[in-house]
Amino acid sequence: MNFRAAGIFRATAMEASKLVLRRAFARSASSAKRRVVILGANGGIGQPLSLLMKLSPLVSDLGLYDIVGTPGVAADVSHVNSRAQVAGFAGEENLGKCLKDADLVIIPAGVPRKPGMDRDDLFNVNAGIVQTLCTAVAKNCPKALVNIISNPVNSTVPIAAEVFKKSGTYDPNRLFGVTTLDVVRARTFLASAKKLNPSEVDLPVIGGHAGATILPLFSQASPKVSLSTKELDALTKRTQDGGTEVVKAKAGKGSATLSMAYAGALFAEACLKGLNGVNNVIECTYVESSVVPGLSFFSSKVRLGKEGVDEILELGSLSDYEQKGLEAMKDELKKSIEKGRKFVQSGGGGGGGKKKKK
Ligand SMILES: NC(=O)C1=CN([C@@H]2O[C@H](COP(=O)(O)OP(=O)(O)OC[C@H]3O[C@@H](n4cnc5c(N)ncnc54)[C@H](O)[C@@H]3O)[C@@H](O)[C@H]2O)C=CC1
Ligand SMILES: O=C([O-])CC(=O)C(=O)O
Repeated sequence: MNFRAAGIFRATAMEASKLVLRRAFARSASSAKRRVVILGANGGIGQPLSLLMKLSPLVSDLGLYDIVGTPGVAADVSHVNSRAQVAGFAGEENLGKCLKDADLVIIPAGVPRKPGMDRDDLFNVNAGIVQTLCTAVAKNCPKALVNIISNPVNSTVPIAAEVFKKSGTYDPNRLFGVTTLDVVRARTFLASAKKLNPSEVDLPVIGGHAGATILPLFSQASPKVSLSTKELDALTKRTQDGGTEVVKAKAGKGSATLSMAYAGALFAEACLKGLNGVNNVIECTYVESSVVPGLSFFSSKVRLGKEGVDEILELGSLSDYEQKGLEAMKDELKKSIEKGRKFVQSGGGGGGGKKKKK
């Protein structure tokens, strides 16, 4: 063998051994034991989300909880021939059992909007539900990562934080508001406007999860796009009103469930990859944050790791249009955060939610 051939052989052997190591790591990361629990598993989001988590190779145990109907959902989903073992738990008396040993708890429990309502109109019912469920999380699996889907996310995440503080279990790195659907929508709408492949488009969406607090950063889109002011305005508004578009189309039968289950599963898998030690897992999510002074919770790009939030990334440069959008959301977001905090600090509601007939 000449020197050149020997060099190529050595380089190829090194690449091959790196590949073997990477594959072995990916295998061990996906074979890690991970218990995921869904609270509100019988709902419009809960049912398809249960199916998607059952399909995830990252999940070894799936606990499904709702006030009613979960044995049926669990029996149904459990027949899918994938790795996760499924168990259903119904009724408050079984909540603790369901939560035991959870690595990740996903909460889509609570009422959805009807046409004409804002997300904040859900506060009176959902605040108490989130408080009750997070109290049980603090008691039964205080180290679990918690993904809050229940609206209004801008307030329910601060509610969860206050509940955990009261129980002495609060770790800001383990609490997340799920804003992935805003990113999913922004990608889809941009791809459709610019005739791109939606699965190859990416951009951050920052702020919160209601109307003007949702701010897509099209200036940071990949691939780079050039948008007229008219296009930018239309895409921004469509992303901000994406939830309302679905609420109107469903005409009284609830809000986004299927796209939300997809987005919830994407985010849950990102959290599990982080827990399993996969490098450089980055998602936008609403967390306790200091990236924008005066807003103690904010959604922006976060690196996920073995303990939850590993690093909150800088916002990067914003266009003038986006800077104005950021200024415009501040008051509303601040009020929603305060509303959530005060709800728990002033004694909260303690509501467990009404039983729903299915
Ligand atoms: N973060 C986001 O991007 C999104 C959030 N949402 C929100 O997700 C929530 C759920 O929406 P859907 O699934 O469509 O509603 P749904 O009414 O179909 O389902 C909610 C489920 O929660 C259950 N539930 C009520 N109280 C409970 C309690 N104390 N413990 C356990 N389960 C309880 C109900 O029995 C029901 O099965 C709503 O608040 C909605 O606004 C919806 C779409 C997107
Ligand atoms: O709009 C709603 O009420 C549900 C939601 O959060 C969304 O679809 O983004």
